[in-house]
Amino acid sequence: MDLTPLHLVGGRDLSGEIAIQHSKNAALPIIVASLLSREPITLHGIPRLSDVDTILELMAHLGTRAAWTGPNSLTLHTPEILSTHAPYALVSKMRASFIVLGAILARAGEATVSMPGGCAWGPRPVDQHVKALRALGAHLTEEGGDFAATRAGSLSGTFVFEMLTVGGTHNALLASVLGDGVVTLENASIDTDVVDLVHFLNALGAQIEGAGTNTLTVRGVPALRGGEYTVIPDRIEAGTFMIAAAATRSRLTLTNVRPDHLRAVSAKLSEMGVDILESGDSLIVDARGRELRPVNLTTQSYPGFPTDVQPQMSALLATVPGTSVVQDPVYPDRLTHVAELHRMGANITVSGYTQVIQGGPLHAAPVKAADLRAGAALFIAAMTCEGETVIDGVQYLNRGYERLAERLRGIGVQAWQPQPMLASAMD
Ligand SMILES: CC(=O)N[C@H]1[C@@H](OP(=O)(O)OP(=O)(O)OC[C@H]2O[C@@H](n3ccc(=O)[nH]c3=O)[C@H](O)[C@@H]2O)O[C@H](CO)[C@@H](O)[C@@H]1O
Ligand SMILES: C=C(OP(=O)(O)O)C(=O)O
Repeated sequence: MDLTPLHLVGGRDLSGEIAIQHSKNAALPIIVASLLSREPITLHGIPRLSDVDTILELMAHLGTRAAWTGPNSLTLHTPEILSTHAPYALVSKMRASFIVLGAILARAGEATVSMPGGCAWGPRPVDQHVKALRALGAHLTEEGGDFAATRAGSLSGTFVFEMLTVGGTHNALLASVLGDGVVTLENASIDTDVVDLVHFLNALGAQIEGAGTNTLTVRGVPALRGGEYTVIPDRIEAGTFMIAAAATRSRLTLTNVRPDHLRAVSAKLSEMGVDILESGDSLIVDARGRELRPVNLTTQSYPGFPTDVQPQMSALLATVPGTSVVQDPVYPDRLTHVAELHRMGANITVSGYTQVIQGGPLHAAPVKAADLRAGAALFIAAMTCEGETVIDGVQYLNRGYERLAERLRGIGVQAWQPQPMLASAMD
C-alpha cells in the first residue's frame, strides 16, 4: 500500500456521491471467527485495508488458506489449526488480533496469544477478556507477555462484564460457540459489530440468542459449517464523510449506509444545523450555506456517540465559531489529533479527557497522523483550508480507509499521493 504522504488542497465544496466501504471493525472479528469452521467460508464486503492484510498474515500462521475471489470477496479455509500460538510480531501490530485467543481455544482446546500492545493514544486493557474466559471455565496463565489458555471441556456458566466491551464480548462469544455447554454473557456489548458477528456465527450453525441486547446466550454446537456472508456497512467511515460534508458546508450523498447505525452522529450534526435525509441505504448530508452552531458531546458505547468519530468531530468543531466541549471517557487519552490541529491554527484546550474548542478558521500546515482517526481528523481539517496540507503517517489511514485519495477525488477533493521518484528515473 502507498505510504507516501497525502497532499490535500481544501477550500472547495464536496459534491456527488460516495459509496461507503463495508465495516473494518465488523470484518476483522468475522474473519477471525472463520477459524471455528473446518469448511470454506466466503465473505463479501471485506474492505481492502492494511488491517485486513495484518489479520490475514496472522491467520495464515494459524493455518488459514485465504484467497481474494473478487475485489471485496474473500474465501477462507482452515481445515486444521497448524499452530495454537499467535506470536508477538503478529499480534502487536493490531489490537483486534487478540480475539484469536477465544477462537483458537474453542477450535483447538488450547491457545497462546501475545498480549496486545498499547495504542498510540494510551492503554487499552484486556482484563475483561481474561476474566470472562476464566469465569466460563478456561484456565489462563500469563507469562513472558503471553496469555496461555486451556480448557478441559466445553465452556459454560455466566459472566457479567464490568463494562461494555466490544472486543471482550467478541472473545467470550468465540470461545463459547463450540461444545456442549451453555454460556450466558450479561452486560454484553450491543455494538453493531457484535450483532454482525452473531449473525455470521448463527449463519454457520451457531446457536446464539440475544444479539442487540445486553444478554447473550450461547448454546454450544459440535461444529460450524461453511457458508457465505456479507459484512455490514462501515458506520465509522460513514460518520467521517458526514462530518467532512458538514466541515466543507457541502451536500454529499453517502450510499451503502445503515442510517439506523448512525443516529448519534446524525443527531449531533442536526443539532449543529446540518440537514440529514435518510433514504433506504443512502443518506444525504446538506450543510450548504449553513451557519453551524457549536455543540457539546460525550462519547459512549453504541448506540451513543462513537469514540471512533470523536477526533473527526473535534476537527469539525474547531472550524465552527463559538465554544464546544468534547469529552471522550471511553478512551480518555484519545487526543493525538489535538497537537496537529494546533499546527493548523485550532484553539483547543485539553483538561483530562475534555477538549474545550473555540472554533474559527484553520490554515494549511504540514501535519502527521499518529493513529487512524486522528488522521481522519486531519484530512477533514485540511478540506476546510485554502492551500495545500501535507499529511504524513499515511500507514494509519491505510488501516481504515480504502483507496482514500482516489475516493476523495471522486467527491471533488484535490487529493493525491506523489509517487517517490525511482532512482533510475533520477539518473
Ligand atoms: C477493532 C475494533 O473493533 N476496535 C474498536 C473496539 O475496540 P475494543 O473492542 O478494544 O474496545 P472496547 O469496547 O473493549 O473498549 C471499551 C472500553 O472498555 C475498556 N475495557 C475494555 C476491555 C477490557 O478488558 N477492559 C477495559 O477496561 C476500554 O479501555 C474502553 O474504555 O471498540 C472501541 C470502542 O467502541 C473502538 O474504539 C475500536 O475502534
Ligand atoms: C481504534 C480503531 O481500531 P483499533 O481498535 O483496531 O485500534 C478504530 O477503528 O478507530
